[in-house]
Amino acid sequence: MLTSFYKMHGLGNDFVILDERTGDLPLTPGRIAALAHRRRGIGCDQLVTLRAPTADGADVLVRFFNPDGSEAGACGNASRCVADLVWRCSGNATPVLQTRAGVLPTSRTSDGLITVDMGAPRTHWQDVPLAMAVDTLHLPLPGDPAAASMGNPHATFFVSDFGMVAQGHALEHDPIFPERANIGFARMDGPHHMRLKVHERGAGVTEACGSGACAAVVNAVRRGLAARTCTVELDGGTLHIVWSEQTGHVLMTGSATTAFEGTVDLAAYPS
Ligand SMILES: N[C@H](CCC[C@H](N)C(=O)O)C(=O)O
Repeated sequence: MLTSFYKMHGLGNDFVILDERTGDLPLTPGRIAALAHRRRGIGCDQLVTLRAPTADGADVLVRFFNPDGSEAGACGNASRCVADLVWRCSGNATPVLQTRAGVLPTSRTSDGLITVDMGAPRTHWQDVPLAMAVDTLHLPLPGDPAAASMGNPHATFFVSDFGMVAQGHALEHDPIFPERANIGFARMDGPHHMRLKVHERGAGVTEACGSGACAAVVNAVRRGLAARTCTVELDGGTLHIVWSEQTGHVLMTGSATTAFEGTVDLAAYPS
């Protein structure tokens, strides 16, 4: 049986999107890993599934899976892609996404970019989560990172160069992060401009990480390093982040691009 999929990306952070609204697909962590494999599968940084929503006011339920088969509570770049896909398929320019991180409103700008209301960051140590009660603004690790949750765990190191990126895998697995963590390396180029690279949990270094950009700006604002409106330059392009003083929510704006559509025989992949 062939299953249709969309291949999309946000700034080079790429996704296989599968629609389960017309029926459950036989997805397992092993099959997700096989589909995500760059040589043996379709290849992606995250596999995304769409289902009928269960929350009031939501248009679609979205789940995000890493190439190691683990599930992520949030994914900013994929959220923009899903918003774009729903708009193209239904004409709804403001779809509301139900995710494990909450119910996220989206909208389109006049120049075709997409804004996702990523919700309020959480900065209590138990919410990141961290293994022990520490100040999330200064984790007891070399390099003095800060931590925050955007529905998934992030640590941000403020750096002057990117030599530390190679330590991303070891940091992801540091015992201070009981659910592992996405590790960001941010260089501030003034209060309104940040250069960011992210080692993603379960995926490795990606060209862009939307939730990582949100968390990095939140942590930079908390450190007094950034303004609440900040442009984040990632390897794959630019995101505009606003941490609203009024609502406490983080608004992320950027592009969403369809690479191709295809069909795949899921049963041909090991489960
Ligand atoms: N690429 C995503 C984040 C995926 C996060 C995932 N690696 C996790 O385990 O939390 C983004 O644009 O926000």
